[in-house]
Amino acid sequence: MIQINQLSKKYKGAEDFSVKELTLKVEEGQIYGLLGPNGAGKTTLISMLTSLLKPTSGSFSINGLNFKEHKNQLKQLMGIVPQEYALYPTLTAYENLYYFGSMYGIKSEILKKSINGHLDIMGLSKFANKKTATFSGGMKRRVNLIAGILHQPKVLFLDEPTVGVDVQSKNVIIDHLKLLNQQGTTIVYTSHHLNEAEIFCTRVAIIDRGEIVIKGIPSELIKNQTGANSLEDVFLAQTGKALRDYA
Ligand SMILES: Nc1ncnc2c1ncn2[C@@H]1O[C@H](COP(=O)(O)OP(=O)(O)OP(=O)(O)O)[C@@H](O)[C@H]1O
Repeated sequence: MIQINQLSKKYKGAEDFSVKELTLKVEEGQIYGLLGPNGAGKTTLISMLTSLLKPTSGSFSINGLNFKEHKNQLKQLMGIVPQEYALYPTLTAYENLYYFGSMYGIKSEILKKSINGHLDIMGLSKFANKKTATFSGGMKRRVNLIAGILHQPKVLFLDEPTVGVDVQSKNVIIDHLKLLNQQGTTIVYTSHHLNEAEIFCTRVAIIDRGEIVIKGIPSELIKNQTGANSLEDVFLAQTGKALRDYA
């Protein structure tokens, strides 16, 4: 279970908080979607939960492990799939994955099996020995995902795992995430694809200006929002239609 208590982040020199006293509980086994307009604070929140960014205040724990006292144990427990590709373009897909897997201390034989298994499920076996620089966006996203799950994390954080990919790649990614979830991985992911989140997520939280404006089971949020037929209707009703440009 993930327990987030009053978590806040104010970047150095910024006027406002990017995440403001956010409290949220994610139960084990859930697929939790963090949704929100550009600049809502989704990446900032995920970056704090994955120890990439230091909170200004507040706390969180994962499976009872406090973020300050159990950093190393938390690293073993969680998988991270960042928005930016974490791949080395001059290495092949296999070499990239072997490198990431080794960082988690996975034994060579187990790691080789795991890499080949994931490459197969993701339709990438025949490209295993090609440099990732030559890969399409969808292929890079799939390798990026495998890099974050080789150590079979109990909790997986993904920042827009299906951004900029075609429908085919998106389906393969979502199906693989569903399989991982069935095998016991709790998933927390951010997305701008509200149709995808409506079907994929067991729970969602809509975040705006660093705060949760509404959270719950997608079908119930739709039912309870007057005139809404989809999660997108709920999203627009809760966050408004104004553009959220920032620079
Ligand atoms: N390194 C940084 N320094 C200062 N401000 C930042 C930094 N990173 C993000 N911000 C600000 O924090 C706020 C939240 O940004 P964040 O990237 O977390 O939002 P987001 O919901 O992930 O947006 P998007 O959907 O566009 O990815 C924005 O106002 C952004 O300008």
